[in-house]
Amino acid sequence: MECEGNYVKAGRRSKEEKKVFRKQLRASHTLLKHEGIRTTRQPTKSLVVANGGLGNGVSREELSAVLREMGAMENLVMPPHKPFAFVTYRCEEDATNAHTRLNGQKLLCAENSVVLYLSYVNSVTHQKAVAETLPQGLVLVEDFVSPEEEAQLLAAVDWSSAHEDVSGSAQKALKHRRVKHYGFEFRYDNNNVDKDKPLPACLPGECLPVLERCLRDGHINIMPDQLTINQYESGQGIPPHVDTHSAFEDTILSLSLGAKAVMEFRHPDGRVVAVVLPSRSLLVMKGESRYLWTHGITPRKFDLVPACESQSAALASPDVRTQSGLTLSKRGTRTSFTFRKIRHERCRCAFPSACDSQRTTSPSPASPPSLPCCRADAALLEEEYVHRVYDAIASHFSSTRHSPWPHVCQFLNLLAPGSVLADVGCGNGKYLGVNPELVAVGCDRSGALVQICADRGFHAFVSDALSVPLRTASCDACISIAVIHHFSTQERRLAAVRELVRLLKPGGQALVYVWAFEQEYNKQKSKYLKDHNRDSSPTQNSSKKTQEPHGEPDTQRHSYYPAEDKLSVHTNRTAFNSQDLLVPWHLKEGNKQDGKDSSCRLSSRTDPRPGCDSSREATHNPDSKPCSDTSGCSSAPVFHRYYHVFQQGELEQLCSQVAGVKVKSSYHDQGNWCVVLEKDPSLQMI
Ligand SMILES: O=C(O)CCC(=O)C(=O)O
Ligand SMILES: [Fe+2]
Ligand SMILES: [Zn+2]
Repeated sequence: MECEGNYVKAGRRSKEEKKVFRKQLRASHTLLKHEGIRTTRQPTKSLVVANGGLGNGVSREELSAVLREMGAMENLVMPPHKPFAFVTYRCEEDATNAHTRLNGQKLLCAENSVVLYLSYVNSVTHQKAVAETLPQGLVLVEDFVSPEEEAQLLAAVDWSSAHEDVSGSAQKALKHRRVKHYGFEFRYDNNNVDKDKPLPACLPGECLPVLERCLRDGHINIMPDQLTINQYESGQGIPPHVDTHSAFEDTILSLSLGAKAVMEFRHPDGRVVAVVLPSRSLLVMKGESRYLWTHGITPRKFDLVPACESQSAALASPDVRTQSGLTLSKRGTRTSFTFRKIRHERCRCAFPSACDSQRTTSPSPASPPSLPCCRADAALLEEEYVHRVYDAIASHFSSTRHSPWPHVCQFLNLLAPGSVLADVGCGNGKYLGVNPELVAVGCDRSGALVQICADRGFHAFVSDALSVPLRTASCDACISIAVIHHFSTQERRLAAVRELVRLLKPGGQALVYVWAFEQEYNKQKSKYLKDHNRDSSPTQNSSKKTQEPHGEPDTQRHSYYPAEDKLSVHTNRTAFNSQDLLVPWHLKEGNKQDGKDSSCRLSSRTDPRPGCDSSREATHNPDSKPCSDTSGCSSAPVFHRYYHVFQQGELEQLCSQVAGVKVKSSYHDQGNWCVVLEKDPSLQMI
């Protein structure tokens, strides 16, 4: 292999060339199918660079460095989150040069290494320039403090002392950042402040000049009396939340110091606006942006930001914009000073749907359902306690499901390029893009989740897992991740496996994950259980107590005890004591699917779903723990999902009842039982 710049040249054998050509063709097909991008064999000035996108972890600098070597570039468009980019050269010769020399070449970059496939295009069709505005009431003032003031403010924070330190402030190490409070402690257990228990430490004197400037400039008209300092290392963040209305007055100020980060604002109607917060800038949240939109910082090491730093709009939202100008920006350590004024009376804002002071419905759990006694009953139970719940929590659920599980990725990445994959119960589609060389299609019972997949550019449709409208033997592989445990009878679980097998071609494989009754396996507690311990014991790597649950004290967790034949409501992050149960999901404020739909569903219902026990979030997801930490969510409605958790051997036993398939392997993965099935290769396709 011969190295040139930071890409590596593959051999030039004609067999190799043929392979590259085949792969390039496949990439063109995928671009047409998934993105509507039509490529042409006829040389033009513009090329689409498959695998060279921000979505592949390729930065603008890395890609443009190699493209620039091929000729004079006119434009480079890198649509956010997409696995491709467009380059336009000044002349066709340069484009041809790039095509000849870069096609099939490996690009080594900091985050990834990818093989580029280039094809000519007649026009750069992904140029979406959607004008976008900041949420109403949000103001960003750049360069609000000088570099000297920044240094002074940062030096004023003493992180060395834990808990309530000598200066009388309160400090905590949370899962994704560390925090310090002055004036009043913000309590992450009840998402409020003890208004009659001020901290000995009031705001550090270094803040005064800054706050006086805020008063002078009219950003606030009363001095804040509470300060929360958050420090985020690269890769850390804060979950989306609305600062509790009843805790703080209208205006919230947040000063960004040290490094920039992107803060995402989400409206309940699904709009997302990402705002770049440069260091030394002041963010002012008032009105709608303070009361209705959630704000949060996604934990990651790179942000998508406008390539041109001076871009004043500071917007870097996913559905944006200034088409050509986004790039990846490495996160540094960001320290934010959030100044707030404690509220002493109930909130009377104009956003009752998000207001804990104005919440009129206090949902109380009624009688939980029983296990189904017949088929019709089972379908009804699932409709009520699975389908409707996922529809109602879809956007919040999706926001907690970002990291694909490594073993599932491994399965997907081992499939041959061009394999047809069906993800039955695909949720938000987090597996559909894992291996871009597959032809992946997903289906889910929840229309809201399928919509999220579609918004992400994936192929997905609404379907019940018991009857998937795909042809028999049409798939090389199927996955069913965390789906079959939602069927409430053995007969229906069996039917779900049968349906997966039906879709497989002879020799095709299916990967099935279900939640395990055994959350402790080989003396190892699953992450789901471990996370519970984290709440009540010191963390492994710190002497400080980690306490950032979004919930009430333990005493309130068991809100009711079911009668004998009733399904029990599981206490999150504890061992299971029954195989059939209801698992609470705490919907975060500001994450309702659709204000109209879910709120009327909540208020008109008399069933137990809107029980409000505010206990810890439930998930069997080994890598993400939703609702674990909010700094301001007001108490939110609780939905209950039905689960049948599988005992060891039960999944294999279930699969062995299906003809024409064998269990190739089975394993336990972070509190889940998993099998790989293989359809008998000798079966005829008809
Ligand atoms: O880091 C920030 O700017 C925001 C912090 C925040 O939202 C909070 O502590 O409530
Ligand atoms: Fe906040
Ligand atoms: Zn309010």
